[in-house]
Parts: sequence; C-alpha cells; structure tokens
Amino acid sequence: MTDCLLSARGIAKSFDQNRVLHGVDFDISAGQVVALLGENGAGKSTFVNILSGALPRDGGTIAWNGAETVFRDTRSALDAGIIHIHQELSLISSLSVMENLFIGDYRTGRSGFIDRKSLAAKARELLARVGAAHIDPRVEAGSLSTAEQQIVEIAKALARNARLLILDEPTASLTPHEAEALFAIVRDLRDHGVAIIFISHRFDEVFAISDRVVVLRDGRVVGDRPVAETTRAGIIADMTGRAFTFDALDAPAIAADAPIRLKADAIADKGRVGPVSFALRKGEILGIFGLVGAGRTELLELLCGMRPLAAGSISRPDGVVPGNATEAWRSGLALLPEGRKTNGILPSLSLAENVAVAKRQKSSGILDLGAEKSLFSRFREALGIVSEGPEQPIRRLSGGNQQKVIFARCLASEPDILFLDEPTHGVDVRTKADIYRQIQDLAKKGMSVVFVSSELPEVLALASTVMVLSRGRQTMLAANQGLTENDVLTAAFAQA
Ligand SMILES: Nc1ncnc2c1ncn2[C@@H]1O[C@H](COP(=O)(O)OP(=O)(O)OP(=O)(O)O)[C@@H](O)[C@H]1O
Repeated sequence: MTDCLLSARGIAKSFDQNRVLHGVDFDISAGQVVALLGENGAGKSTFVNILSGALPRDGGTIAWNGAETVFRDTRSALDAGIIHIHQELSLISSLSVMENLFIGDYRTGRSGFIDRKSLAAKARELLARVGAAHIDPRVEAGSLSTAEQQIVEIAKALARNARLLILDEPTASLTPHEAEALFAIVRDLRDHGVAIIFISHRFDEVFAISDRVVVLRDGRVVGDRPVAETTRAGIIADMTGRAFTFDALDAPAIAADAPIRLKADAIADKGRVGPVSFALRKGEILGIFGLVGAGRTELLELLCGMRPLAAGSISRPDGVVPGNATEAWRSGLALLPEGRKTNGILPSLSLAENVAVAKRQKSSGILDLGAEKSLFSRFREALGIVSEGPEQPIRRLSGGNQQKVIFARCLASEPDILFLDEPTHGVDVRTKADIYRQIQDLAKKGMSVVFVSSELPEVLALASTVMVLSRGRQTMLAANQGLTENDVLTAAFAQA
C-alpha cells in the first residue's frame, strides 16, 4: 500500500513462554476504518498496545507515514497522533471531567492561572460534539457511570489531534442510541482523514462502520478483506476456525404462581433512580434496559444493599435484606458489577482465588487450595476460559477472559438471585452464546436472574420479563411475549 499511514510487518510478541503474536502484518491508510476482530485472547489488545507504544514488540517493523519508527512509549505514539482508548477506561476519578479532557494541556489566562472558564466552555463544546451535552464538565469523573466515562474518553481523543484512533470495544456499555452517536463522530473523524482501528465483538457495528475487516486467530492474521466481501458467518468461521451457528434462544415464560424471591415496592435512592416496583419470581429472568444515565446500575446496587434506600421497601421470603456487599453474598445474592477493572477483578490474586472469593465469603472463609483449583477447572471448561492455569494472576488475562472469570465467581457462590450488569461486556460471540445458555439453564433450575444490558437483542432473547428505565423512572415492566425492539426503545425514550 503506498498511501499507508501505518504499516506493521511481522509483529511478534511473547509473554514469558507464551507466544501471543506470530508475525502479524497490518496496514491502515488515512481516512480508513479497519475492524480488528478475533476471539477472546486472540491477541488484539496486545497488537494495538504495541502500535500505541504501551508494549514493546519482540520482532517486526512499524512504518509510520512511510518511515520506519519505534514508539518507545505511549507519549511518543501520542505525540505522533496515535490515540488509544482502552477497554478499561483511564480517567482520573478525583479530577473533574474538564481536567481529564485537557490533562497536560491546561490553558492559562493572562494572569498565568488556569482559565477555568474557557476550559469549561471548550469542554462543553467537546461533550456536545459527542452527544453528551448533559454531562457537566465540572463534576468529578468518578461520579459518572462507566458509559458516561466512555463518552468522555472519546471527547478526550477529540481534544488531541488524533491521526490514528484505536477504539478497543468502545460501545461495550453503550446503548444503540449512544453507539450511533459515537459512530457519527467516528465517520466524521474518518471524513477528516483520521484512521481508525475498531475492536468489537458486535458484528452489526462492524458492518455499519468499517471499510475493512482483519481477523486474528491465535496471534495470526487469518482474514483481511474489504467489508463488502465479508459475511458474518465468514468472519465467525475465520475467528473460530470452524462454522458456528448461534442457536435461537427462546425466553422462558414464568408461571404466575411461581414463588416470589424478591419484591421491590416503590424503591428509590436519593435522586438517580426510582420509584421502581416489581416482583421477581423463582426461575425468572428480568432484563433491564435503558439509555446511559437511566439508573440501571444504581437500581442493581439498591437491590443488592450497596446503595442506601431513600424510599420504598424490599422484601424477601426469608426476610433478609442485605445492607452491604458481604451480606448480599452471604444471603444468596451475587452481583457481577459493571466495569470489571474498578469493581470486579482482584488484580493481584490468581484466577482460582478470583473465582473462589465469593464462595469463600459465603462459607465463612473455609475453602482449601485444592477445592479452589477444582472449582476453577470446572468453570474453565464450562466457559472456555483461555489461561495458563489456576495460579495465573488475573491481570494477565485478556479482557474477555477476565469477564468470564468474574461470571464464574458469581456462579460459584450458588446464589438464589444472580444480578448481572452487562454480563457479556467484551466477550466474544462463541462465549456470549455459552453465557446465554448458562443463564437460561440456571433459570430453568430455579435461579432468578436480573440483568442489565445495553444490547437490545440480548435483552429480548434472554429475558422472561423486560423492565425499561428512563431517567431513573420505570417506564415499562412487561412479559417478554411479542415485545419488539421498537416497544422497548419507545419506553427508553419516554419521559416518565
Ligand atoms: N501482561 C500480560 N502478561 C501475560 N500474558 C498476557 C498479558 N497480556 C495478555 N496476555 C495474554 O496474551 C493473550 C492475548 O491477549 P489479548 O489481551 O491481546 O487478547 P484479545 O484478543 O485482546 O482478547 P479480548 O477479546 O478478551 O480482549 C492472552 O492469552 C493473554 O492471557
């Protein structure tokens, strides 16, 4: 390619004995959107981390604008205009949104002090460009939801002069509406000559936005085609090495006389969510949908005792309503939180320990090493966790595999009610199907499940009952029989 902005040849990388990239060739031109696809652990993040200077390579060359280059660190890649937005967001929670947006690039006024007024105005302009005018640039970044933080990260990239933008799962916690707003920005950047590498496990998005599709399998490029010459089935076959069909799911109906496991009566917190009322029955799968900021995560936290109730009441047949996370696990509730890096993984612990931690808490700390390992092995097989073994530290796993470990932790505690906040965040297509099947099997065996998802097809495929929140208010609670995407979206935009 002559007009290549970046051309990588023979990129190789190992972690200890584990060879992760085996000579990857990759080209991208200005104004092109290339989707980089592959199963969890295929090497996508490792490859883009090398491009953005975050990881050194063991072999191969990178030409930037035709000249061979070595980006020794992220700073030098950043200076060249390579901006990498990671799967796990990197805003500094204690700083305001605007400080995060212009970090290292504060403008000073005539007095030499930071001109906060012009900073705020510029921040508002950027946030408006990414469809997030509702975010106040003066609030702490840590007070935003994961999805809102994702949007701020994109705005932050706009604040710099991106020439190559790497988006690693940018829409994982965005609803279709926000994802569409993001794509409008991506298209706009592309039309202005920015090259974009887009990593996603969502095929619709790949087809909606990419010019070319590159597929990695076990650290090798196994497909590199214009998007017009690819099909979903062809990509999946490249990714997995075999044809793969996604069995249609049928959302289980719930008997009206199934016993109630949890009842919420007009519950609300101090302003972000409520009033919400519902009764969750044995074997029921309640899917909660809503736009970013609708209060979905806050509702799960209220139900698990991790956020104080300001109004209403929660009741369970055994009378136990937990007041904190430990009580929740002990009383038979399990929560898979949103944002696995901040709330989910215990980074310095092994895989086996990460899986066993909740079960251990439930059984008052008694679980020996052998039991932990066999617990891990059971879930490794069921969920296809790609790892070197039970003692590997979790921080060394790919993002999607970390998500599977946290899911395994929830299942291992054998809860009565499983709360899942974006359970398939960063998970590949085959594992997604495995997770859906597991959730349905568990529900058939009597477990009740409450899950939040930004993927509307996921909600409609899995849930027996659908709840929609709009700006914290409940705008729909209906059996999932004959519901359409349009019904749910209408409720999500309703002004309750
Ligand atoms: N810091 C590390 N130390 C050791 N091994 C690592 C490290 N980072 C990644 N790996 C290993 O490299 C392999 C590729 O991981 P990578 O994160 O690049 O995959 P990925 O394709 O981005 O997956 P996902 O879709 O789950 O994000 C995995 O087997 C992972 O365990």
